Amino acid sequence: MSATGSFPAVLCLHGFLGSSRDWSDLIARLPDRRFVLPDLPGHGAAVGLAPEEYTMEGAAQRILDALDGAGAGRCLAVGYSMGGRLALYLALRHPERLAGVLLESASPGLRSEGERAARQRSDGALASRLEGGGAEDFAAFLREWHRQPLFASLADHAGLVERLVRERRENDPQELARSLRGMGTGSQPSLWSELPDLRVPALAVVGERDEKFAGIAHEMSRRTGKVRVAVVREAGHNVHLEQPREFAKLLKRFAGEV
Ligand SMILES: C=C(O[C@H]1C=C[C@H](C(=O)CCC(=O)O)[C@@H](C(=O)O)[C@@H]1O)C(=O)O
Repeated sequence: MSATGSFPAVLCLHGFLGSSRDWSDLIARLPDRRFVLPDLPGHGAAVGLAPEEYTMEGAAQRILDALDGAGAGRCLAVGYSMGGRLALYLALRHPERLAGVLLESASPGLRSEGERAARQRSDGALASRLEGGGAEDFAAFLREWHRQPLFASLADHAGLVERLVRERRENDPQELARSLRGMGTGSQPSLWSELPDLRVPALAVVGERDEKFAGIAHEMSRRTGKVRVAVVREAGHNVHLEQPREFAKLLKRFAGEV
Protein backbone atom coordinates (compact mmCIF):
# COMPACT_ATOMS: atom_id res chain seq x y z
CA MET A 1 0.00 0.00 0.00
CA SER A 2 1.52 3.40 -0.79
CA ALA A 3 0.40 7.02 -0.73
CA THR A 4 0.96 9.38 -3.67
CA GLY A 5 3.80 11.90 -3.95
CA SER A 6 7.00 12.63 -5.92
CA PHE A 7 9.60 12.45 -3.10
CA PRO A 8 11.74 9.38 -2.39
CA ALA A 9 9.49 6.83 -0.75
CA VAL A 10 9.42 6.26 3.00
CA LEU A 11 9.36 2.55 3.88
CA CYS A 12 7.73 2.00 7.28
CA LEU A 13 8.23 -1.31 9.09
CA HIS A 14 5.98 -1.96 12.10
CA GLY A 15 6.82 -3.86 15.28
CA PHE A 16 5.89 -7.29 16.62
CA LEU A 17 2.10 -7.64 17.09
CA GLY A 18 1.51 -4.58 14.89
CA SER A 19 0.56 -4.01 11.27
CA SER A 20 0.95 -1.44 8.50
CA ARG A 21 -1.96 0.46 10.08
CA ASP A 22 0.33 1.52 12.94
CA TRP A 23 1.66 4.37 10.76
CA SER A 24 -1.65 6.14 10.05
CA ASP A 25 -0.85 9.16 12.25
CA LEU A 26 2.63 9.56 10.73
CA ILE A 27 1.25 9.43 7.18
CA ALA A 28 -1.28 12.17 8.04
CA ARG A 29 1.55 14.39 9.31
CA LEU A 30 3.62 13.97 6.14
CA PRO A 31 1.07 14.40 3.31
CA ASP A 32 3.78 15.25 0.76
CA ARG A 33 5.70 11.98 1.21
CA ARG A 34 5.14 8.69 -0.58
CA PHE A 35 4.94 5.69 1.74
CA VAL A 36 5.45 1.97 1.30
CA LEU A 37 3.68 0.21 4.17
CA PRO A 38 4.09 -3.56 4.12
CA ASP A 39 2.70 -5.96 6.68
CA LEU A 40 5.62 -8.00 8.01
CA PRO A 41 5.49 -11.82 7.86
CA GLY A 42 2.93 -13.20 10.31
CA HIS A 43 1.19 -9.85 10.64
CA GLY A 44 -1.80 -8.20 8.97
CA ALA A 45 -2.36 -9.66 5.52
CA ALA A 46 1.14 -11.26 5.31
CA VAL A 47 0.00 -14.71 6.45
CA GLY A 48 0.09 -18.26 5.11
CA LEU A 49 3.63 -17.73 3.76
CA ALA A 50 6.33 -20.27 3.01
CA PRO A 51 8.36 -21.10 6.18
CA GLU A 52 11.52 -19.36 4.90
CA GLU A 53 9.61 -16.08 4.48
CA TYR A 54 9.26 -15.79 8.26
CA THR A 55 13.05 -15.47 8.69
CA MET A 56 14.93 -12.15 8.70
CA GLU A 57 16.31 -12.83 5.20
CA GLY A 58 12.92 -13.96 3.93
CA ALA A 59 11.27 -10.85 5.35
CA ALA A 60 14.00 -8.69 3.78
CA GLN A 61 13.38 -10.25 0.38
CA ARG A 62 9.63 -9.57 0.72
CA ILE A 63 10.43 -5.93 1.51
CA LEU A 64 12.69 -5.61 -1.54
CA ASP A 65 9.92 -7.13 -3.67
CA ALA A 66 7.42 -4.63 -2.17
CA LEU A 67 9.78 -1.74 -3.00
CA ASP A 68 10.18 -3.04 -6.55
CA GLY A 69 6.40 -3.46 -6.85
CA ALA A 70 5.91 0.15 -5.71
CA GLY A 71 8.62 1.43 -8.08
CA ALA A 72 10.25 2.90 -5.00
CA GLY A 73 13.94 2.43 -5.93
CA ARG A 74 16.10 3.76 -3.07
CA CYS A 75 13.99 4.77 -0.10
CA LEU A 76 14.22 6.05 3.45
CA ALA A 77 13.50 3.15 5.81
CA VAL A 78 11.77 3.71 9.17
CA GLY A 79 11.62 0.69 11.46
CA TYR A 80 10.02 0.39 14.89
CA SER A 81 11.33 -2.28 17.28
CA MET A 82 11.10 -5.58 15.33
CA GLY A 83 10.71 -3.46 12.19
CA GLY A 84 13.85 -1.57 13.24
CA ARG A 85 15.80 -4.80 13.48
CA LEU A 86 14.67 -5.58 9.93
CA ALA A 87 15.47 -2.04 8.72
CA LEU A 88 19.01 -2.34 10.11
CA TYR A 89 19.37 -5.76 8.46
CA LEU A 90 18.34 -4.19 5.13
CA ALA A 91 20.77 -1.28 5.64
CA LEU A 92 23.66 -3.67 6.25
CA ARG A 93 22.84 -6.38 3.70
CA HIS A 94 21.16 -4.30 0.96
CA PRO A 95 22.60 -0.76 1.39
CA GLU A 96 22.05 0.09 -2.27
CA ARG A 97 18.30 0.14 -1.62
CA LEU A 98 18.30 2.66 1.24
CA ALA A 99 19.05 6.41 1.25
CA GLY A 100 18.90 6.33 5.04
CA VAL A 101 17.54 4.38 7.97
CA LEU A 102 15.66 5.60 11.04
CA LEU A 103 15.80 3.01 13.82
CA GLU A 104 13.07 3.51 16.43
CA SER A 105 13.73 1.56 19.65
CA ALA A 106 15.64 -1.11 17.72
CA SER A 107 18.59 -3.40 18.26
CA PRO A 108 21.15 -5.24 16.10
CA GLY A 109 20.10 -8.48 17.81
CA LEU A 110 22.03 -10.18 20.61
CA ARG A 111 25.82 -10.24 20.82
CA SER A 112 26.62 -13.77 21.99
CA GLU A 113 25.41 -17.23 21.03
CA GLY A 114 24.56 -17.80 24.68
CA GLU A 115 22.28 -14.77 24.76
CA ARG A 116 20.69 -15.83 21.48
CA ALA A 117 20.07 -19.38 22.72
CA ALA A 118 18.49 -18.13 25.95
CA ARG A 119 16.29 -15.69 24.02
CA GLN A 120 15.25 -18.38 21.59
CA ARG A 121 14.11 -20.47 24.53
CA SER A 122 12.07 -17.63 26.08
CA ASP A 123 10.65 -16.53 22.72
CA GLY A 124 9.88 -20.20 22.01
CA ALA A 125 7.82 -20.37 25.19
CA LEU A 126 5.89 -17.27 24.12
CA ALA A 127 5.34 -18.79 20.69
CA SER A 128 4.05 -22.03 22.25
CA ARG A 129 1.57 -20.04 24.32
CA LEU A 130 0.37 -18.22 21.19
CA GLU A 131 0.03 -21.53 19.35
CA GLY A 132 -1.78 -23.35 22.14
CA GLY A 133 -4.11 -20.72 23.54
CA GLY A 134 -7.55 -19.69 22.27
CA ALA A 135 -8.95 -16.25 21.54
CA GLU A 136 -9.47 -15.35 25.20
CA ASP A 137 -5.93 -16.38 26.11
CA PHE A 138 -4.63 -14.27 23.19
CA ALA A 139 -6.41 -11.25 24.70
CA ALA A 140 -4.83 -12.06 28.07
CA PHE A 141 -1.44 -12.43 26.35
CA LEU A 142 -1.80 -8.96 24.82
CA ARG A 143 -2.77 -7.37 28.15
CA GLU A 144 0.18 -9.02 29.87
CA TRP A 145 2.51 -8.03 27.02
CA HIS A 146 1.72 -4.35 27.49
CA ARG A 147 2.24 -4.61 31.25
CA GLN A 148 5.95 -5.29 30.68
CA PRO A 149 8.22 -2.55 32.14
CA LEU A 150 9.30 -1.69 28.60
CA PHE A 151 5.80 -0.39 27.87
CA ALA A 152 5.04 1.24 31.25
CA SER A 153 4.86 4.74 29.74
CA LEU A 154 1.92 3.72 27.51
CA ALA A 155 -0.28 4.00 30.60
CA ASP A 156 0.40 7.76 30.69
CA HIS A 157 -1.64 8.10 27.49
CA ALA A 158 -5.36 7.57 28.11
CA GLY A 159 -6.80 4.65 26.21
CA LEU A 160 -3.61 3.83 24.29
CA VAL A 161 -3.10 0.34 25.72
CA GLU A 162 -6.77 -0.51 25.16
CA ARG A 163 -6.47 0.70 21.56
CA LEU A 164 -3.33 -1.39 20.96
CA VAL A 165 -4.92 -4.53 22.46
CA ARG A 166 -8.05 -4.03 20.36
CA GLU A 167 -6.11 -3.47 17.13
CA ARG A 168 -3.61 -6.26 17.79
CA ARG A 169 -6.33 -8.84 18.43
CA GLU A 170 -6.92 -8.74 14.67
CA ASN A 171 -3.65 -10.60 14.17
CA ASP A 172 -3.58 -14.41 14.11
CA PRO A 173 -1.70 -15.80 17.15
CA GLN A 174 -0.57 -18.82 15.09
CA GLU A 175 1.02 -16.45 12.60
CA LEU A 176 2.56 -14.26 15.32
CA ALA A 177 4.19 -17.40 16.70
CA ARG A 178 5.72 -18.08 13.27
CA SER A 179 7.10 -14.51 13.24
CA LEU A 180 8.56 -14.92 16.72
CA ARG A 181 10.20 -18.23 15.89
CA GLY A 182 11.46 -17.01 12.52
CA MET A 183 12.70 -13.48 13.18
CA GLY A 184 12.50 -12.91 16.92
CA THR A 185 15.36 -11.14 18.66
CA GLY A 186 16.97 -14.47 19.48
CA SER A 187 16.44 -15.98 16.02
CA GLN A 188 17.85 -13.20 13.89
CA PRO A 189 21.58 -13.17 13.15
CA SER A 190 23.54 -10.84 15.43
CA LEU A 191 24.43 -7.68 13.48
CA TRP A 192 26.75 -6.18 16.11
CA SER A 193 29.94 -7.21 14.27
CA GLU A 194 28.62 -5.76 11.00
CA LEU A 195 27.79 -2.30 12.40
CA PRO A 196 31.24 -0.82 11.55
CA ASP A 197 30.45 -1.64 7.88
CA LEU A 198 27.24 0.43 7.94
CA ARG A 199 27.27 2.67 4.85
CA VAL A 200 23.75 4.09 5.10
CA PRO A 201 23.07 7.31 7.12
CA ALA A 202 21.41 6.16 10.35
CA LEU A 203 19.42 7.89 13.08
CA ALA A 204 18.42 5.97 16.21
CA VAL A 205 15.30 7.42 17.87
CA VAL A 206 14.53 6.32 21.42
CA GLY A 207 12.28 7.43 24.26
CA GLU A 208 13.91 8.92 27.36
CA ARG A 209 11.97 6.42 29.52
CA ASP A 210 13.18 3.39 27.51
CA GLU A 211 16.49 2.88 29.30
CA LYS A 212 17.15 -0.48 27.67
CA PHE A 213 16.89 0.62 24.05
CA ALA A 214 18.39 4.04 24.71
CA GLY A 215 21.41 2.15 26.00
CA ILE A 216 21.49 -0.01 22.86
CA ALA A 217 21.25 3.08 20.65
CA HIS A 218 24.15 4.81 22.40
CA GLU A 219 26.18 1.57 22.23
CA MET A 220 25.57 1.34 18.46
CA SER A 221 26.67 4.96 18.16
CA ARG A 222 29.80 4.39 20.25
CA ARG A 223 30.78 1.27 18.31
CA THR A 224 30.39 2.74 14.86
CA GLY A 225 30.49 6.54 15.03
CA LYS A 226 27.90 6.25 12.26
CA VAL A 227 24.62 6.15 14.17
CA ARG A 228 23.25 9.44 15.48
CA VAL A 229 20.97 9.22 18.50
CA ALA A 230 17.85 11.30 19.21
CA VAL A 231 16.26 10.91 22.66
CA VAL A 232 12.61 11.99 22.82
CA ARG A 233 11.31 13.42 26.10
CA GLU A 234 8.18 12.00 27.74
CA ALA A 235 8.25 8.87 25.62
CA GLY A 236 8.99 5.20 26.16
CA HIS A 237 9.50 2.37 23.68
CA ASN A 238 6.76 3.34 21.24
CA VAL A 239 7.89 6.86 20.38
CA HIS A 240 5.79 7.31 17.23
CA LEU A 241 2.60 6.59 19.21
CA GLU A 242 3.50 8.41 22.41
CA GLN A 243 5.05 11.54 20.84
CA PRO A 244 3.76 11.54 17.23
CA ARG A 245 4.48 15.22 16.52
CA GLU A 246 8.09 14.99 17.70
CA PHE A 247 8.60 11.73 15.84
CA ALA A 248 7.30 13.24 12.58
CA LYS A 249 9.54 16.30 13.09
CA LEU A 250 12.60 14.06 13.53
CA LEU A 251 11.72 12.09 10.42
CA LYS A 252 11.17 15.26 8.32
CA ARG A 253 14.54 16.66 9.44
CA PHE A 254 16.34 13.34 8.80
CA ALA A 255 14.68 12.99 5.38
CA GLY A 256 16.03 16.41 4.48
CA GLU A 257 19.57 15.37 5.39
CA VAL A 258 19.91 12.07 3.53
C1 LIG B 1 10.29 -7.16 25.49
C2 LIG B 1 11.43 -7.16 24.81
O1 LIG B 1 11.50 -7.40 23.45
C3 LIG B 1 10.36 -7.19 22.65
C4 LIG B 1 9.97 -5.77 22.65
C5 LIG B 1 9.82 -5.06 21.54
C6 LIG B 1 9.84 -5.63 20.19
C7 LIG B 1 8.63 -5.24 19.42
O2 LIG B 1 8.63 -5.25 18.19
C8 LIG B 1 7.40 -4.99 20.20
C9 LIG B 1 6.60 -3.82 19.67
C10 LIG B 1 5.41 -3.49 20.55
O3 LIG B 1 4.92 -4.35 21.28
O4 LIG B 1 4.98 -2.33 20.49
C11 LIG B 1 10.00 -7.15 20.15
C12 LIG B 1 10.77 -7.51 18.86
O5 LIG B 1 11.78 -6.84 18.55
O6 LIG B 1 10.38 -8.48 18.20
C13 LIG B 1 10.79 -7.71 21.30
O7 LIG B 1 10.62 -9.12 21.31
C14 LIG B 1 12.75 -6.90 25.40
O8 LIG B 1 12.78 -6.59 26.59
O9 LIG B 1 13.76 -6.97 24.63
